Amino acid sequence: MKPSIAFIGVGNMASAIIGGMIEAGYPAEKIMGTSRTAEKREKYSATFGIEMLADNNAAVAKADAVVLCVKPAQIQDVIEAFADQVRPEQIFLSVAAGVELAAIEQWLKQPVAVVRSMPNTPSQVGAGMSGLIANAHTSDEQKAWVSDVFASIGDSVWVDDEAHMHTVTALSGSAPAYFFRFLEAMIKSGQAQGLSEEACTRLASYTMLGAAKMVTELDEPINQLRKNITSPKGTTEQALLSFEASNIDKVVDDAMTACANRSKQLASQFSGQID
Ligand SMILES: NC(=O)C1=CN([C@@H]2O[C@H](COP(=O)(O)OP(=O)(O)OC[C@H]3O[C@@H](n4cnc5c(N)ncnc54)[C@H](OP(=O)(O)O)[C@@H]3O)[C@@H](O)[C@H]2O)C=CC1
Ligand SMILES: O=C(O)[C@@H]1CCC=N1
Repeated sequence: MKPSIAFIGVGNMASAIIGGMIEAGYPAEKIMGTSRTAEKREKYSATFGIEMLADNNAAVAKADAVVLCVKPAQIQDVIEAFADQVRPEQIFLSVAAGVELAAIEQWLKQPVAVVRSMPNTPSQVGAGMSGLIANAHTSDEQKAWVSDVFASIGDSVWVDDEAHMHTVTALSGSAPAYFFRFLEAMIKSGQAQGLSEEACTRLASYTMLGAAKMVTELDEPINQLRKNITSPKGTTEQALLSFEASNIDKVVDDAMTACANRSKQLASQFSGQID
């Protein structure tokens, strides 16, 4: 039997995961969500056919698994408000960026399974990628169940050192935004060359999808895939030379380092609260 799941704080990330799970066939009657705003409860209840509640405690009481989807700044208050009713067999999953397992365990006040995840919004279309790490109270069976949930919205990678979650955030959690930004720049340039926005969007976005599929489905190194397109003295070479002149490795490394550093800052902010 499928466990019942309560999503505490249904917004962008929770609705991406819920949408993916329902699309993959997870029964809507096994999913609950919470929000403090009546319009949002009506909206998500209508969109997904799930029960939406205003009361986090009521949702936690009815759930086998609780997915914490509020903003990092809100998560401590939210957990502490229901901690007294936590049952030992429940499992808690957090998606909050930068909030460490130790902090969540401390706020829950008892030994219970906790998994920290870093999902991303392509979960909404079944193409999510999530980094996962479990605490010592999480059984192999519970980890397998979590892997199954994340398989319904894409794929996942377990890490065994929590410090790696900062890198996961830079590589996949935040990364859809980099690709959107890159597409925005390509579309703008295509329009400047005279094509319609619609044509530019289709040409560039399907190309991004196709390139990603080649990397994930063909057993060829990425640099070889790149070389296969780059005819000597041809067109691609000129574009790549232009990237190199802008020091593309540094541009990307600076962005990823800034992302991971912000994740570290958030983590120290929250671990500061549990001294
Ligand atoms: N967006 C992304 O790409 C990713 C986000 N994350 C993480 O996901 C989490 C959520 O982010 P995101 O979905 O973007 O944020 P949103 O603001 O879209 O969603 C959070 C939701 O929580 C609800 N909420 C706030 N306080 C409470 C409360 N006390 N009880 C019940 N519901 C509450 C809010 O609704 P209301 O105010 O109506 O209650 C809101 O809709 C964050 O921790 C973020 O770090 C992780 C990976 C990727
Ligand atoms: O920007 C953020 O803080 C969240 C975490 C990863 C993606 N969005």
